[in-house]
Amino acid sequence: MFLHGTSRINEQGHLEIGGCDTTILAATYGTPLYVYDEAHIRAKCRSFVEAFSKTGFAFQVAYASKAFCTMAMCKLVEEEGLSLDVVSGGELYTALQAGFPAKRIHFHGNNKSLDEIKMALDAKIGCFVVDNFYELHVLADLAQERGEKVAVLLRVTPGVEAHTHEYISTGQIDSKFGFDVQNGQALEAIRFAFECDHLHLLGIHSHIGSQIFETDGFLIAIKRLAELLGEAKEQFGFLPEVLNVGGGFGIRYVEGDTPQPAETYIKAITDVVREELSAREIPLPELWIEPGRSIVGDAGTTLYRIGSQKEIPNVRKYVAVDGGMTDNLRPALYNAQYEAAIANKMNQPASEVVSIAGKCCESGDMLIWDVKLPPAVAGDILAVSSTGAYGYSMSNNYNRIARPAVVFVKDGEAELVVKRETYADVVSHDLLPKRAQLQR
Ligand SMILES: Cc1ncc(COP(=O)(O)O)c(C=O)c1O
Ligand SMILES: N[C@@H](CCCC[NH3+])C(=O)O
Repeated sequence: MFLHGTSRINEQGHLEIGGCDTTILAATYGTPLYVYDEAHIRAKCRSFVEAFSKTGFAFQVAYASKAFCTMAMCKLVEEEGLSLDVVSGGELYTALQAGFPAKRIHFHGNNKSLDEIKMALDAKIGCFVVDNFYELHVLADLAQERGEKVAVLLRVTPGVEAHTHEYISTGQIDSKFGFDVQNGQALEAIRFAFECDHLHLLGIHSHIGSQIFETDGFLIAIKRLAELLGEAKEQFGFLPEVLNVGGGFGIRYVEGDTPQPAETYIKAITDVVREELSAREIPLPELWIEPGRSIVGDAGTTLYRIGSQKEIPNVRKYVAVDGGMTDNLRPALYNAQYEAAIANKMNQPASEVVSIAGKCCESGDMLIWDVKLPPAVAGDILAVSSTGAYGYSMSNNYNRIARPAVVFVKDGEAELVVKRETYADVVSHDLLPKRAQLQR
């Protein structure tokens, strides 16, 4: 298993993260347990800010909270001076409860409800990233009713196929997101928003997909955005204050994944923005990005306790853990690959090839197929790395399994930031039908 951030093997031969022995974390907080390397998250936030600072651009780095949204994470992001991308009333509520400054919140979503829009207006968030004509009209009407001028970005679909899993690719023409550039909808939306007295059109946004390694997808998208902005300038004199090129920067899950440092992505992006907009005599706008996975992904490790094993001679050995698709849906959903190690046997040779099964009543509940590990026994702690993004945030209660706890670790100290769910939590929203109660 690749050791990210502050992870290391300690003198006992155990996996240590943030100065904490993971076997002690597992014993103290139980398993499964999401462990976040706080120093590593902060370093990732800073890497984007520092990369931008060298470019001369005015910028905002907005953490895409969908990757991992808890109050503690919002607080950390606030301390690092980033902005925040939210995509639902629940994420917005979490941020506000954490005291995140509303002015630095950007609200995404392809089907924001009226209640969510009103909640965001009441909170006076920084801007709405408007996804479609329906939302544009709802927002314009509400702004008029309230006598307000609401700041918006328009999410446009540049028609770029990012090299990633089709379920996490979003910039292609056949996408549920955004105003299409090629069929003229994006230009029409810009015209409407620019001319609307109750909307303040800041600029445009595009997000081409997630877990992207190459810079070329971003560059093609930016060229299309520049063409669109060129047309908007020519046709009705619109000049953007903001250009948001989204997130999607990849991370290393397994050997062979080749993410670039933040600086490489940011330099490539800023170079092409400068070139394309200057060619059209469009003054350089503030440049915004929205990284999620690349801020938290490889800072998270999930600890599981190994239980049963099943060996099918000449076929496969299954090693089962006390979690699975309820705490990490990505292998089942995207065939996502992960690396693992036995946290209490880090110095023992990885002499067996086994497959890691979850505990759900579902054959597809497999976390890793064919991973090399030292021989495992019940009670060993399995550590799966790079689970920090879209693990906890996509966790669920399938089979009525309670969600794990989350701890932040730093300088030898652990801080519980999300409590483990109890069975009482799992049934806390259930109501017994009244008829059944009467029959007692
Ligand atoms: C609009 C938008 N912004 C930002 C992100 C964050 O992406 P990532 O976590 O890959 O950086 C996503 C998710 O793909 C998204 O849909
Ligand atoms: N949830 C996805 C990415 C979706 C990103 C949001 N648009 C993943 O785990 O990779």
